[in-house]
Amino acid sequence: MWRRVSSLTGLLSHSKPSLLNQAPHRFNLLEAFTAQVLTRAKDGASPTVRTPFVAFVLGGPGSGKGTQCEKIVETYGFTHLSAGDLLRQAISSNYEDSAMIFNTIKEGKIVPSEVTVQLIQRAIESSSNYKFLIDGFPRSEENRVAFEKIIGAEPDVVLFFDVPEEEMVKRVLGRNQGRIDDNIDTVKKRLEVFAALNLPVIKHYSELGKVQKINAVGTTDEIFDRVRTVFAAYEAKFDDFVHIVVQKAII
Ligand SMILES: Nc1ncnc2c1ncn2[C@@H]1O[C@H](COP(=O)(O)OP(=O)(O)O)[C@@H](O)[C@H]1O
Ligand SMILES: O=c1ccn([C@@H]2O[C@H](COP(=O)(O)OP(=O)(O)O)[C@@H](O)[C@H]2O)c(=O)[nH]1
Ligand SMILES: [Mg+2]
Repeated sequence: MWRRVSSLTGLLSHSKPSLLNQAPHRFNLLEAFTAQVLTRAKDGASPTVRTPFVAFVLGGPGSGKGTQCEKIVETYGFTHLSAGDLLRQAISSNYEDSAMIFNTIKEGKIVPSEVTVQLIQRAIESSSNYKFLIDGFPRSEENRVAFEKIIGAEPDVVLFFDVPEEEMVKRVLGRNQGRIDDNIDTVKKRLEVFAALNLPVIKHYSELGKVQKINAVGTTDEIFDRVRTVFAAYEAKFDDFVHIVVQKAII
């Protein structure tokens, strides 16, 4: 569960006014969510708030993250936020850091956290959904810490698509989407970066019991069947509500 939900509960019940003094971006996100998801039952019962559900989707380049995310969206109604897609859109929309992002992707390196987290944050804030797949992020411990600090949330689950390197290389070189990083030299660098910087993130969340490792070799449908099996244990949480206690002011 997102920490910011419990923060939100505190905020609405006026029990933790100091929250207002915390990171302004976190408060902005709370405010955005409150406006969108706070509902009052018709019978006058206490208001409820949707509990946001976040899945990080990790795996090496070409492990099938994007492919499986499309299927998860169709079946479970998640909003898919691919960090790589957000960065590529930023390049093509002449975002202020376009050149830096372009060169970093071309080199197979990782874009500074503040840039990527800001793009993810904006995408979350502009969505009316409360179920998010964050694909290809966090790619490093620095990314992870920045996300948790700025967004004020941890993921509910981390899907890790596990594929041998040779298979990942084959898939990336066959992807044919005209990407600047889908060539053998950059793929080798991306695999090194994945092992050095992304695996520690997976290790961190494994220690918290949040990682679901999925054998991602096989047909797309076979792999999606494995995803379904994993999601069966989480489905009840996808549409969680939290009841908010709003205290009456004492005059
Ligand atoms: N299970 C699979 N078997 C073979 N090829 C796959 C499989 N899943 C995806 N692909 C293909 O491999 C390439 C990389 O998949 P993609 O979903 O873009 O991976 P990622 O987002 O992890 O880089 C794409 O061309 C995709 O069509
Ligand atoms: O959080 C992220 C996600 C992606 N990238 C960059 O974008 C590239 C492509 O990422 P994407 O997730 O699209 O690649 P995939 O793993 O899906 O092939 C990566 O190699 C990185 O250079 C990044 O810097 N930070
Ligand atoms: Mg992808």
